[in-house]
Amino acid sequence: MMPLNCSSLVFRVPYILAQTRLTNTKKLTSTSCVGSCFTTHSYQNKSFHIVSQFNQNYSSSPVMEDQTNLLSSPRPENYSKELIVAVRVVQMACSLCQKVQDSLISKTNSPVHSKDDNSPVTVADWSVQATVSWILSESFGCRNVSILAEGDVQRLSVADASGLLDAVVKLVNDCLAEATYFGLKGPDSPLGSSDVLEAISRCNSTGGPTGKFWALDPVDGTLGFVRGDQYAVALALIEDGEVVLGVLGCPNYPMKKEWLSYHHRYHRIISKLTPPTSESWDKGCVIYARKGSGEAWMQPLHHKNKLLAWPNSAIPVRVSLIDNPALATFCEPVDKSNSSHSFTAGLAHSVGLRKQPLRVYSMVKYAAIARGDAEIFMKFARTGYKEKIGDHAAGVIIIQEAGGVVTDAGGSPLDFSKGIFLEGLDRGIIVCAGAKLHEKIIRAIDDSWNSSNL
Ligand SMILES: Nc1ncnc2c1ncn2[C@@H]1O[C@H](COP(=O)(O)O)[C@@H](OP(=O)(O)O)[C@H]1O
Repeated sequence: MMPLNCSSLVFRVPYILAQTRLTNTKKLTSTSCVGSCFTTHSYQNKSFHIVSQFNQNYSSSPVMEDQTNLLSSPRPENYSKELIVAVRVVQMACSLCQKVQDSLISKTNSPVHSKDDNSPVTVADWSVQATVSWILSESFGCRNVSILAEGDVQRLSVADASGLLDAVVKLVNDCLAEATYFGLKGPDSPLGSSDVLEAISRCNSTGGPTGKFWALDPVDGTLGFVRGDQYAVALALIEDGEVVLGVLGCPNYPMKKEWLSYHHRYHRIISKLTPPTSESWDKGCVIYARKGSGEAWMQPLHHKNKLLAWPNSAIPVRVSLIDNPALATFCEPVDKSNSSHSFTAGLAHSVGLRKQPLRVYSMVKYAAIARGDAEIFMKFARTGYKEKIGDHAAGVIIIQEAGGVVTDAGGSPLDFSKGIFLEGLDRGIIVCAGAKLHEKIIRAIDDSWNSSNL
């Protein structure tokens, strides 16, 4: 087995126990609330009671009033307005990304460019960043919105990028023109290129331990995106170093979990061969959670030309109850340069995981665990690679609120207070549906590290 390069792998049980206790308490929370009403929603042939609540504070917001007064959550909330706007704008971003991915696949001539680190990046990245930035700024006021995102405005501003900038401006305007379908208000007239560049350049937060900022990964899993496979739009709100809400848009997540293990092209072929109404091939969801709610929710991807009526048939999601390693499914990155497959194979063997790993691009892996479609996600990046907070924040809060556990390979919580990167991260990232599986994996990592030091 490949030894781990961790500097310290102390078994940190107290944090995990505290997380589990918190989760158990959350399950018992009452759902009654003054001024709320129950509505019944159906999704995939199941009925759910959703508490809708009237909120008086939206009049100054560009969110359309008739839609935004309805909340799906049972208590008077912190961040409820932020959550609703975030979910809606992620829905918009997913729609934009689908358009770009479809054109990538059908024409293979969509502009694909390189970031400084040579990973492919598309116009979708910049367009999502501009769209999210514009909507958040309009919703909460420019001065109140700080966004941390990767898109580098310099690359778009240079003269030889004018074709690219035109493509981004068009996509952003097309997307914002549909804002009303998503319950948001778009601009009165189309944005010019300077407006779009300004919206992108506003995403210059560097994070840190104090204050409130949004962490955006416009297209997480770029490789999956350009290959026509899984990717995610990830948006989280971080306040004083703590993730307080997270939204993950997963446009290609199949509704039937079995399809997650297939390359997305099979899904496309099959969906062409079977009636479009067939539920089996339905795909696309947005998953979200708010800190301390003890709940994570999933709504289907919204299809344009219809009004998104909140809560858009949202249903609660919960992590799997499976704690027997032999029955558990573990996910890992597809790309072995992003995570050591040989190391996870060794770990999987030593903890008794028997199923083939489920290799999926992007933060869709977090969504899979939150939905109960898999139990474990392990990522062991090469020494020297620094994980970025935007690549994990939304997934982490969703998993925690859905009842799961997320730590580094040493059992410590991920620290979102240190800026752009997850500093002090003890090598790997471990995400588990339950504390028992988590404990086994952390112990196996610890043993592996100890034996490699003998
Ligand atoms: N060398 C590396 N090691 C580990 N992770 C990496 C990496 N290079 C990029 N990544 C991260 O892994 C993400 C892709 O995850 P996955 O492999 O699970 O699909 C990338 O997201 P982006 O593609 O959005 O940059 C990036 O955040």
